[in-house]
Amino acid sequence: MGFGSDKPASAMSDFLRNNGGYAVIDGGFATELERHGADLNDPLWSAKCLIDSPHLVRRVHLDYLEAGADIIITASYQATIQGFEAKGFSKEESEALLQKSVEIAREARDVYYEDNGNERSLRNFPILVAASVGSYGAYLADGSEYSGDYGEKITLEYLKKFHRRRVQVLAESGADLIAFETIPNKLEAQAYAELLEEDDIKIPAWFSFSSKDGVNVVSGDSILECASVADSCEKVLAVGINCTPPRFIHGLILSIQKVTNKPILIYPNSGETYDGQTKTWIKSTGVSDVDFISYVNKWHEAGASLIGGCCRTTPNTIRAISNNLSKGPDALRPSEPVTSSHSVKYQLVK
Ligand SMILES: C[S+](C)CC[C@H](N)C(=O)O
Ligand SMILES: N[C@@H](CCS)C(=O)O
Ligand SMILES: [Zn+2]
Repeated sequence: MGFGSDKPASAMSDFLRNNGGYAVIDGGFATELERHGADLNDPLWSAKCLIDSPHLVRRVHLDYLEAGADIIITASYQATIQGFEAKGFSKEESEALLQKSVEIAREARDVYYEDNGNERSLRNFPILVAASVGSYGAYLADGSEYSGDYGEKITLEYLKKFHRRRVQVLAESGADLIAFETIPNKLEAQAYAELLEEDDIKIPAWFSFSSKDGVNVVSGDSILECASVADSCEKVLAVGINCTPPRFIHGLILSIQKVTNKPILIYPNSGETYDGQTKTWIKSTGVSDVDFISYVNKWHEAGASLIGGCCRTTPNTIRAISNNLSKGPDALRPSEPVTSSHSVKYQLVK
């Protein structure tokens, strides 16, 4: 039985309870592909690797699993049927590429399970594969997901039509949930919520917004209103923030808690700034892994139960998050991330 198929509404809370009260999300995926040498200067950004370097996609998933991730996010952030068609692929080929993003993540999970004696798959806390859906702004490939300014022509219906088939294909691809990521405005959150309900999408979802001031989402829409959209949608099992500088996260967790009891997820970026024109990162404002990790237990104490990293974080960041959380007050988890060379010792860390 798949994740959420038994008791959909409480699936994430149950998963977290079985998991020691928290789960580790993976880190920056596209930027990790870049560290391995991928050239992402392309309208498809990381989705380009689904076409020309699937082995690298699999490698990065495995690196994050070995670092301690409980949830891995597919390489479909900027994979859209419209984007693939613009490259000359047919509709069928484009849909197959979306499915491939999930297949590669599932394969990496299988390899990881095998290498680790199937400990995880036999327990109540399997690793989850989250199918990424980036925003319409991501498809525009100019960094628009950091402004959320789509102009007046882009209506609710336009956004629903834009995302519909992609969401349907990903929902039928064997993923455990859909990760709507880096959502820049309320309109797009409403479009996702209506799509999930109207199309009776069979797997659950999370909604994750981005912010550049710690008060509103990047478009200027209120985080309270955006999180309320997520709260009202039964298919949404967790809500939170990603690709946002670490210094803003604590206040955003407190805001989101005012409007929802759903589990809160956070996976901040390194704090560096993205230049959408040159597709490069401006380094100076980044925080070190040490700084990032010093916040992790505070975020957990403030109420975030799903914690990972976004752009420019690495497997080292995720390993440190996993180690820090496993030392928390009530965590029934391995004190070191599982690797093929370690036997797993579950212990209550007090
Ligand atoms: C989250 S941003 C760094 C993703 C890349 C952007 N959509 C672009 O194509 O430039
Ligand atoms: N899951 C995506 C998010 C980009 S903001 C990635 O890590 O590439
Ligand atoms: Zn990001």
